[in-house]
Amino acid sequence: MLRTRGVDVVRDGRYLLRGIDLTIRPGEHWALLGPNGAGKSTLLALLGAVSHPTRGEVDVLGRRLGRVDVRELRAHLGHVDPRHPLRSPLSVREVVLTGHAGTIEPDLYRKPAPETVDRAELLIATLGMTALADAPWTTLSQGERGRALIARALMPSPRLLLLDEPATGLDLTARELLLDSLDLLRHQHPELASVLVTHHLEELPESTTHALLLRGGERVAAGPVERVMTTELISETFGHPIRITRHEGRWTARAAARRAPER
Ligand SMILES: Nc1ncnc2c1ncn2[C@@H]1O[C@H](COP(=O)(O)OP(=O)(O)OP(=O)(O)O)[C@@H](O)[C@H]1O
Repeated sequence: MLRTRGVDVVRDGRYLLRGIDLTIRPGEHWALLGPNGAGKSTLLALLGAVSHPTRGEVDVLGRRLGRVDVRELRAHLGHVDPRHPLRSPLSVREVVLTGHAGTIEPDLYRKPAPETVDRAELLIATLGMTALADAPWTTLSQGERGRALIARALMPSPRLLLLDEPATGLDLTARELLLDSLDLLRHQHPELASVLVTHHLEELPESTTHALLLRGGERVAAGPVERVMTTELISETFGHPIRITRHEGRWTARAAARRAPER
């Protein structure tokens, strides 16, 4: 699905990413973790064919960036950006339908085909949004928008779903609904691969299979969660002693207890 080899991104003489090697296969669900400024969004922009590396190779769905029409490639990717720049008062259904052509605004001159509308309804239901299908976007809560944007990103049946901090700003219930929807989606589409960026381990769905830890633009570790989501590696990534626990498939992170001062 995705392969990067020796990827550097340099802007204004500064390395934002350095020597990144990563391979993502169908059915894998990656967490991209790291502190502020680690390079997570920079890497996600490469994986989503939104920008190019300064050096190294990026293959997205088997196509080498720099040699393909990125607009054509993007049509096969589902990209969920919580800063979706919608300005007009569309309904949830209309927003989800714009995912078919990957535009922000609907095509006023072309009515969507009945099967496209059916698919939108199905995805709206999968994300638990049927009761709000006619609600105007402007009145939705952030959590409802998040779920609608995932439905939108799934319209073109992407093989790869990229999620940039989808749970940021959500209250507890909204976050749990979102994570449940992601678990369900991954269960229903076993070939789908995904990459989810977050700072918070509590925001990782149970179905997460792999993690890439980034610090200062460099890879601290990458691989299956059992090997990578450890107290030691997460502490190294965030530059602070953090204790990781996993309970019923979900993770929590706490600063390691300070030692009582010796008397
Ligand atoms: N176009 C650019 N030119 C120069 N520096 C940039 C550019 N874009 C991002 N940066 C810098 O690159 C670093 C990595 O940014 P990036 O947004 O990828 O980090 P991040 O891990 O997503 O951070 P956050 O968790 O804060 O969202 C930051 O220090 C940022 O200021």
